[in-house]
Amino acid sequence: VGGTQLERPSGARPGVSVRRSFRAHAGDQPRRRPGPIPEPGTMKQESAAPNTPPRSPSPAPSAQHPRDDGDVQALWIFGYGSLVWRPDFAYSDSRVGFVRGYSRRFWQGDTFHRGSDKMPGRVVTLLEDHEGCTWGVAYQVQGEQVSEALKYLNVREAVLGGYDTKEVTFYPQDTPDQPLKALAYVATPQNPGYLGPAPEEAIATQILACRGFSGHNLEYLLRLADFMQLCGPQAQDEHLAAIVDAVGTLLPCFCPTEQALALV
Ligand SMILES: N[C@@H](CCC(=O)N[C@@H](CS)C(=O)NCC(=O)O)C(=O)O
Repeated sequence: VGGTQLERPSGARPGVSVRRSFRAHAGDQPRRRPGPIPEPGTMKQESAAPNTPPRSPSPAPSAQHPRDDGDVQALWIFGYGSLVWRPDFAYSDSRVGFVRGYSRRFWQGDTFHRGSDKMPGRVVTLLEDHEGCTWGVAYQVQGEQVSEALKYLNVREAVLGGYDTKEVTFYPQDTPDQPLKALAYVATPQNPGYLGPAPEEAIATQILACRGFSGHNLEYLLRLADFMQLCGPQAQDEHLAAIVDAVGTLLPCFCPTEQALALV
């Protein structure tokens, strides 16, 4: 994958042996293909304490800003899985931050992007969790970008992925006291692709074995882990970290021997 090597803030958690620092797509924000992960410089390291919104945060403005003719003029879209590194829609602004009340889980099956009908991969969804906090990226779309983004995401997320939309409150890392309403795509247990909970080792095994039209499921996992490292020590996702560690443990068993490689 071409592009610039992601820089890690000093003190970031050492990657597990399996981690390869996937190169992000390079690129600033040309009209059609925006750069997926905001430049590391925009992720100022706050204090080590987790960003906590103020006790009585100001009410977040609605996610959708309708125009006089009723069309939506501007919208924030929250990404917490592949949208973190590959939004693939044009946007005007982006913020790294988090949503509260949700935990990210690799509990959604995927038979298109990272898996197949015979070997469904595992991708993430949001689980309602009062104590939960999920880090990701919010993208602002404006004007004609709104309909283009929603049309594109409807196919990628809803039609192909089984996700539904949900309004969430997003806290930008740099301004957690100015929350934003955003649209998130969430795979609920009612969707046919939902796989639900499994031991992290089983999830790791499934991820190691699957690939789909968008690439290997392992790439999906490690790109998300890379993003979380970039967010700094205040951004923790124990579920994600446990799966990455399980992959690191399992990987030697998946590596063919030199002799086997010589035969290919
Ligand atoms: N809705 C989540 C998860 C989205 C996600 O990972 N969706 C899959 C669809 S099953 C996808 O778009 N995959 C594209 C890829 O794997 O590159 C997000 O906001 O990032």
